[in-house]
Amino acid sequence: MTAKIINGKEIAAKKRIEIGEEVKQLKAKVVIPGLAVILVGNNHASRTYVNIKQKACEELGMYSLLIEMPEETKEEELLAKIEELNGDPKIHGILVQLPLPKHIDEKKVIETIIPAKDVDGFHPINIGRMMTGQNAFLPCAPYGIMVLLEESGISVSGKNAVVVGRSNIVGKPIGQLLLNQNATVTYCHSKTKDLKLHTTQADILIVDVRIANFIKAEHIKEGAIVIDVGINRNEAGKLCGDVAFDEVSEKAGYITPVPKGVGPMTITMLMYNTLKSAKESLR
Ligand SMILES: Nc1nc2c(c(=O)[nH]1)N[C@@H](CN(C=O)c1ccc(C(=O)N[C@@H](CCC(=O)O)C(=O)O)cc1)CN2
Repeated sequence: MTAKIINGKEIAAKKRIEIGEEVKQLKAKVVIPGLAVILVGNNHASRTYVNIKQKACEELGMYSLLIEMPEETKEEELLAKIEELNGDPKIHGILVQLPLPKHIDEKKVIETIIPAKDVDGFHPINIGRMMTGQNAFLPCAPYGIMVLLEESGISVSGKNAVVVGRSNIVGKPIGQLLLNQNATVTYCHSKTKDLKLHTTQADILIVDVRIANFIKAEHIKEGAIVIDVGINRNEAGKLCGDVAFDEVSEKAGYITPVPKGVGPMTITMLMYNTLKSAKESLR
């Protein structure tokens, strides 16, 4: 079997046209969706992602504000900036790019963003609402994965979904979103005793471990749907995922590539969440 490629870039482009149309309609009501992105320090990858976010805002006609703070920024300075943005009516979404420098408490930072502007969906209030199936901002990468599955005509209900990785921003929430749609979910992580025992049972396998080529053909079931969230560089410095794409795509039913898989959908769902926040500000 050769897997169908789930093209995240194409699906993201389709979704962005829909978002762009809604932005135009909102502008007719004199509301321009506004996103503030805070970048602390000099992480090279973070700067790339922030630039992609700004470009996406521009393309969709949204207002974007980039706040750059030096590596040595004090935690209270960052919290004060967030408080200021919480009260700024031009800003509908606030995002602090992660990871943060070690001396800053990530949890405190996330909890300082008001839930109504938490377009990353990381605030405990939004996570609690997601878990209980209420209206919430959903974390962008997991939300993007759910849209990729839906747009590929894949029904989740009743399927065995295995999540490898348990980060707060991808692993834990994607398991919850799959459960919300009636999948049977198993979480695997660094202490899982026999990884292959679990992954070979997966109808849907989600991988976010940040180790290049970690999942091989022997880890998957014939025809499985494989979603690769990892972003790594291989020995040649080329961007690659956590899944050994060439061998796994010979056995899987569907697979996402890296790049052009989950990444573009992460940005698209951020735009969607910012639009949602702007719409909700009219209520
Ligand atoms: N506050 C947040 N911080 C981080 C998040 C997040 O959702 N919110 N997620 C990741 C990084 N991330 C978004 O910030 C992100 C990573 C990758 C991509 C992407 O489009 N990747 C491209 C390749 C880009 C490249 O050339 O490197 C792809 O996969 O095609 C988008 C967003 C950690 N931090």
